[in-house]
Order: sequence, then C-alpha cells, then structure tokens
Amino acid sequence: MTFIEVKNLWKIYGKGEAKTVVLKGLNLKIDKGEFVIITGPSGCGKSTFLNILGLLDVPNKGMVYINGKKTTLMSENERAIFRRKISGFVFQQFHLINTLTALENVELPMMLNEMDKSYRIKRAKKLLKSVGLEKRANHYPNQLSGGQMQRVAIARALANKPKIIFADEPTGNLDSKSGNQVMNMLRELHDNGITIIMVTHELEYTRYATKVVKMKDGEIIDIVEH
Ligand SMILES: Nc1ncnc2c1ncn2[C@@H]1O[C@H](COP(=O)(O)OP(=O)(O)OP(=O)(O)O)[C@@H](O)[C@H]1O
Repeated sequence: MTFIEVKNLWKIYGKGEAKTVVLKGLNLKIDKGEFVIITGPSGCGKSTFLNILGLLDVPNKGMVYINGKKTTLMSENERAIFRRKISGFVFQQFHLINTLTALENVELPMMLNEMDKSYRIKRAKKLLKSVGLEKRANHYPNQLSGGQMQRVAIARALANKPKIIFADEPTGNLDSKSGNQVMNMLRELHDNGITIIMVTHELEYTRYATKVVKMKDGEIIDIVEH
C-alpha cells in the first residue's frame, strides 16, 4: 500500500542571479514497510528531498501525498501530528540536547505528546535498553561517544512508536563499527514493519534497502528495487 508519494516535486532557493534549482520535478512512490535509501553525490538535493518527504520543508511546486491525501490539504496541526507521532527523525549530527541526560532526551518527544511521567521514564528506559545503553541513562551527550549518541537519537526517534523513520546520513559521523550497529538497528526496525527512508552516500549500505533511489543534480536518475 502506498504510504508516501511525490509528484513533480520542485524546490528552488533564491531569485534571479542567486536562484538555485535544487529539486527538478521528482516523482517517487514509497510503500508501507519499505526501506528506501536515497543516494547520490554531495549537493544533489538528498537532504532537501528527505526534509520535504518528512514534512519538515515544503516544495515550491508539485505535491506530497501521505496515505493518498494531499499534504497541502492537511492542517498545520495534522502536519505536526505526522512529524511528532507518525514519524521519527535521525540526523547526522545527532541533535541531542546537551543539557539533558540520555534518558531525558528520549523522554522529550513523549513530553511533547503529553504522556505522563511514569510512562515516559519506563518507556525511555526500555528504549535505552533496546539500544544497549541502559547503563548510560544518566549520562549527558558530552559523556557519550558518537555511536552512543546516535543510539540515544534512535531511541528518541522511537519514543512515540513511529510508523516511519527519516534518517539523514545517520552513519555520517560514525566509525564503521558504530555505523554498522546503527544500520543493524534500522534493519531490525524495518523487520518489525517500520518504514525507513534514509539518505546516505555510503553505497555499501544499499544492501539493506528494498529500494535505492539514485539522485544527481536534483533529479532521480535511477530507482532500483531489491
Ligand atoms: N536554505 C537554502 N538556501 C539556499 N540553498 C540551499 C539551501 N539549502 C540547501 N541549499 C542548496 O541545495 C543544494 C542541495 O542541498 P542538500 O543538502 O539537499 O544536498 P545533499 O545531497 O543532501 O548534500 P550532502 O550530501 O552534501 O548533504 C545545495 O547546493 C545547497 O547548497
């Protein structure tokens, strides 16, 4: 069943001399349960595309459909619910909050969804355990390695039981061992039915994907189904 579809998607920054056409009429269909990897050279528009798919950004032209519904017909509240409850986000730079412990970082999305404290703590502990970090619950990000920070970020992305994970170069700042750990976690989530859309330029990870979308200069130049 189609989960997300984009038709004729354009993204343009600036005007006149400063105009940059970043996405040039993209078309893509993503089914529920897929593991999509978007790849291509630096600057080809991968992150921009991912941000639009995750409703973090809007196109200048074209349409994003979620479950067949035009996202332009969704209210701001519906879009926020998609970001906050249906989706989980993982970024290259982790984006943890430095003044919060690992446990509190994982609790945060549940706070935004107004879950009560005892539930939050129980679930955050369970999630940290699932990423092998139960002993690091009270550590702050600066007391963790890059790989550990990314595992906290994955636990945080899972806090509200998302149906889809958007991951932008999640292994980009990690050594290969930590990178493989992160990929194995994403694979396990995919095995459990979560849809994954991931941007990477590391071609070795395309073996995890059900669909590889190759981009170049703002266009999709190839789609390979595995
Ligand atoms: N806010 C912005 N204003 C102007 N140009 C932008 C903006 N955001 C991105 N761009 C430009 O859009 C192009 C695509 O950027 P994007 O980050 O999507 O590429 P990418 O493929 O993810 O690159 P990388 O692999 O290096 O992260 C780049 O040329 C970038 O400079």
